[in-house]
Amino acid sequence: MLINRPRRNRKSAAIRDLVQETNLSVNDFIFPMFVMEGSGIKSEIKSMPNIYRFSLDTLIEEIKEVTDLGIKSICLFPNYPESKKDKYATESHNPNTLYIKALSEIKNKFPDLALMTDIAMDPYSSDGHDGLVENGQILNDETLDILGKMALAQARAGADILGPSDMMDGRIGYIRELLDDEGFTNVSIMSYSVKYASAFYGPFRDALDSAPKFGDKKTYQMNPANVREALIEGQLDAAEGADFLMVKPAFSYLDVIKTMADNFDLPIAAYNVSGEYAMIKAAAQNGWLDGDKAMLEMLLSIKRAGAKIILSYFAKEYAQLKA
Ligand SMILES: NCC(=O)CCC(=O)O
Ligand SMILES: [Mg+2]
Repeated sequence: MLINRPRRNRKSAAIRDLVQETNLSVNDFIFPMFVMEGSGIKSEIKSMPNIYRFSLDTLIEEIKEVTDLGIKSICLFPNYPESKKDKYATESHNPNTLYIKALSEIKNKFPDLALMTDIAMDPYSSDGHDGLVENGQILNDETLDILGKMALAQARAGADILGPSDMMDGRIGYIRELLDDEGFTNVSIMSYSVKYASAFYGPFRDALDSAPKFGDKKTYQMNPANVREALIEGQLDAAEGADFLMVKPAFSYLDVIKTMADNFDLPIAAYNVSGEYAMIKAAAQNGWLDGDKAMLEMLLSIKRAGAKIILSYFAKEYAQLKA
């Protein structure tokens, strides 16, 4: 005789809802958005259907729309023309540059929004790398100086959360000290602590025109084969003052998210990257998957694995679905 019948807890929608262990909410999301120069522009990224690069004027309208849907956090990335890029990513800390102006205008117009930034050289680097390049090598400590200037420019513009995404060693401590010295003790840092050298960033590099001009990022981003190394990165960033630890990408790294959530008390964020978005979109456009259902399942699995926060290009569609 069968005493235990787990199916009893699945027998109706009401009971399934009662026993559901993981729930998504619009509060879990940070929506990544792209800004570019110009005006009146809303330009779709080919490999990311329904995701756009906006000029600042149209971006402000879009932020109004997403905040009206209940999204409370966004992360901004810039697309710069090749003519603005150089070896030292000089444009990244120019106080009059598009990105810094965009941050301060967004913060002025949406004071309650949690505004997250990106700190890395690649959108502004003529080498397309996240660090300063000398003789084909990515220099670590020399890069920190440039990241520090970016961090201060972004903090002055009113950013709430800085997002160092470059994987240079020691950057969290370096940036934290600079911020504190300048009185920005309240500005948070979400460290891209555990960022893998992944093929799933392809569409993002299209969005920014930021693919590396030579080689790959394997001397700074992590080897997809490794998980113990994630703990080392997490310990260093926690000790250096990070407020959040991020794992990136998310979907092929659910075990890494789980390991981080089990080992750290800081909130764990996961970046559901462009390639993960593009896979579902492409399959759905072909009629091979139900796009909404696949999206919800992917997002839920990231949360179930232990992510408290999800950076996702699906955030707006999720909010629309739940509205
Ligand atoms: N620093 C941010 C990213 O590299 C995002 C990658 C992606 O969405 O593929
Ligand atoms: Mg590190």
